[in-house]
Amino acid sequence: MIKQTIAFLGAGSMAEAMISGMVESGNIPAEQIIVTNRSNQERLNHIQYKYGVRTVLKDELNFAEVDQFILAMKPKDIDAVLEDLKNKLNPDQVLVSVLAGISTSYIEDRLNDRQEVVRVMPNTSSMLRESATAVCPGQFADMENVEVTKALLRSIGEVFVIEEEKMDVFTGIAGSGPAYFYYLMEHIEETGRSEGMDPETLREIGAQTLLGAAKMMLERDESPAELRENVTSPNGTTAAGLDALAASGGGQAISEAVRGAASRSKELSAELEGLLVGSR
Ligand SMILES: NC(=O)C1=CN([C@@H]2O[C@H](COP(=O)(O)OP(=O)(O)OC[C@H]3O[C@@H](n4cnc5c(N)ncnc54)[C@H](O)[C@@H]3O)[C@@H](O)[C@H]2O)C=CC1
Ligand SMILES: O=C(O)[C@@H]1CCC=N1
Repeated sequence: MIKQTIAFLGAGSMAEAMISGMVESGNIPAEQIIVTNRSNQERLNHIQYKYGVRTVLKDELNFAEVDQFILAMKPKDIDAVLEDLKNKLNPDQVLVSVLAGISTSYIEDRLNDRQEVVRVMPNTSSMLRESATAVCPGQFADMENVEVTKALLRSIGEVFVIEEEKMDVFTGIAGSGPAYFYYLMEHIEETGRSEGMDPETLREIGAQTLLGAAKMMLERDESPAELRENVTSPNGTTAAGLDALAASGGGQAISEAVRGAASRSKELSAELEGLLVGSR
């Protein structure tokens, strides 16, 4: 059971997914989770009602009782948040950032000396405790505190400790990844509907197919290529489907999606540093 108290700074969709998974896991009591945002009291009421956590507007947070802060605002808001936090933090408090593209050093540089920072990248499947979450400790992070962060994140799925230079591509694969699979499903459903299938059954059929394939990849020793070959009978239906996919640039499209997201992750810090002028 996790004994530390954590405070979410930001109560958007990512924060809610993490809160939902953490509360559901039973690994941390809901009363040890405090959720804040700038001004949207209605949103806080909703979160408090739904998950039983404590909520306060950010200016009413009692800093002294918090062990780990989870930064869960948009990257564009980070400077204002760090400026506000800088003189309120004590040296033992940990900042856990879920922000895409923002490096640990970016955060450390804007705080007082040697503040503990841990950069993480979960995804919205945290809601069902099925996230693939990356963890990367900053240079001043105390390993005992990092273990608590990891335990917290294990309550929302699988945890992977990675080097910071891999964070952008990890974000392209797993942070943004669920959206690619949803996009795939949108197209599968659209096609099924246009062929007269019942939309509700289609959702179940498509999702079960995805789930089955995911489980095969996790639980069997074969590589994805071998698993694909096992589905593909010579001159059969799968071969025809895969040919059509390749002819439409399917493989390349997936690779470009990952690269596009990773490169946007790289851009985000540069934008905040003022190194990129006028992009997006
Ligand atoms: N949505 C996703 O799938 C994922 C998002 N992330 C990261 O999570 C962060 C949040 O993303 P979303 O939840 O999608 O955004 P969102 O726009 O839904 O939520 C942002 C929240 O931050 C709050 N906020 C802004 N300034 C604040 C401040 N000074 N103090 C307290 N709260 C403040 C806003 O009121 C809002 O509740 C982003 O940095 C994103 O890169 C990371 C992994 C996945
Ligand atoms: O779209 C975004 O920027 C965030 C980060 C990863 C997933 N969603």
